[in-house]
Amino acid sequence: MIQFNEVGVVYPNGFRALKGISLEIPKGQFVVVVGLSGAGKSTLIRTINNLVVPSSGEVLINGRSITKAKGRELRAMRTPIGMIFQTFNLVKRSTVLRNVLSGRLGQANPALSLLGIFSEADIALAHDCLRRVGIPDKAFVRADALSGGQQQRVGIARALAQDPEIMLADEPVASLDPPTSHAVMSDLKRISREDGITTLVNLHFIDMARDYADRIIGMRGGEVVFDGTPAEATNRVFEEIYGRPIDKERDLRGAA
Ligand SMILES: Nc1ncnc2c1ncn2[C@@H]1O[C@H](COP(=O)(O)OP(=O)(O)OP(=O)(O)O)[C@@H](O)[C@H]1O
Repeated sequence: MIQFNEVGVVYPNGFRALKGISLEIPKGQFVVVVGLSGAGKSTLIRTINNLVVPSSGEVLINGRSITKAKGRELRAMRTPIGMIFQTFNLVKRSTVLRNVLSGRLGQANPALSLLGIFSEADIALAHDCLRRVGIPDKAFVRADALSGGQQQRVGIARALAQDPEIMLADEPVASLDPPTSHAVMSDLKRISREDGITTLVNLHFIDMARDYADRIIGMRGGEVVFDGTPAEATNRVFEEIYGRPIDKERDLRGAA
């Protein structure tokens, strides 16, 4: 369970990116956060692993404040939180397997992993993660030799190798074409379901939010302006979140 208690973020330039957000996200829920660019979606999900430190309020994970955690405790609380990025953030010249194994760094023996030595169990787990995202045959290929969709699958496998309780995905499909976007979202949803992983995904596209979310959170100007099911998120609701009419070209990514 993730709890946001009156979370506010003011960036050093004085910009108020989040204005007193309070939310409860139960274990295993697949949440899609929507809103225009600048609405505060990335800021919101980054407060969950304390990559962005709230200026007021706090985020609790299973009742413990990650906002107030420091040093070793903060590292331990981050270990079961996987993150997936728009631009994949892979080490391009490394193999796919090495990239996935980097997800084990939080749990592995620090001295050995610094030398690039992982246990048999970690290596077996990394192969299994690649199998689960449908690219078991790519383990020994260089990451930059893969297509965008395959690179994002490596990103998901790396997060999965952390054995996460929570996955945060910041615009995971923004760099992908529509069919690949749906394939990647399907993988993410299936894995979240199978493992009971609480997942928050920032998305720009309305149809994908409706297709995959258990719950949609709409943000505008650093505030939550909608919180409900996909069925409740009508076109009218989206127009309120976006502050403008829906534009098919910009806001829809085609049927699954
Ligand atoms: N480090 C920073 N310093 C100052 N302002 C920032 C910083 N990071 C983000 N912002 C501002 O905070 C607001 C919210 O940013 P955020 O990235 O959370 O929005 P977003 O909804 O995720 O948008 P996008 O879809 O473009 O990523 C934006 O107006 C942004 O310019």
